Amino acid sequence: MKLQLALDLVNIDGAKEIVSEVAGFIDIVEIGTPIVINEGLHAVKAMKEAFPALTVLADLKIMDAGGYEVMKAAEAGADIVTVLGVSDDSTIKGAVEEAKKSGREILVDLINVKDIAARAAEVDALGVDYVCVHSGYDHQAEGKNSFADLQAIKSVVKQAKTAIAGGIKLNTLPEVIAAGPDLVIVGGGITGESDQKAAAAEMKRLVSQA
Ligand SMILES: O=C(CO)[C@H](O)[C@H](O)COP(=O)(O)O
Repeated sequence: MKLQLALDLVNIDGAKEIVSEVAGFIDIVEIGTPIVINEGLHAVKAMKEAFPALTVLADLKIMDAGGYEVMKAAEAGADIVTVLGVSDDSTIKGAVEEAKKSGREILVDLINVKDIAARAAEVDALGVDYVCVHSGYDHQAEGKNSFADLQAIKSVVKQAKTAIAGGIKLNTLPEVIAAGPDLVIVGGGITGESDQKAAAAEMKRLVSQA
């Protein structure tokens, strides 16, 4: 089981500062959607240049023009790019095709998908690398999480790795781990802690045992 740090509410320098503290405890660093909106794909490039050994995920949440947008993210140095599960199959196919050309990976984010199990099975069959259940900030504000969704997709996803994101904290991590995802994505559960290094280290310890 791997740990991904999601960086959302910082600029490029802030992102690099956090990663320099916790790089030893994470497998993947995510340049979150808000950073890409504020700073563009330069943020992905800057992170990859600063930490070439780390796997960098660009959370573009692609909804259209999958091939083109994955190509631009790959040019910036992204190893993994996100595409929305609510997008058309042709968008996901285009993204997968483009990613394969340069050895990159596609994570499909099922945020706001209504029939989670059905869509998970469909995108799995399209050859994506990760299928991710996700309660975004707006759902988290309503007290929702994706723990049940993770269990729902685990039985239908056959070839891709499974992932979960959205409001995961140290106290909820054991419940997440018990559901057996391949990848746990944590943002505020690390960045919002006063001792980010200690939080990342403890999370890494727990996911590594699974
Ligand atoms: O993609 C996101 C929001 O759309 C976040 O990166 C994801 O939810 C992880 O962050 P957190 O653990 O703070 O919820």
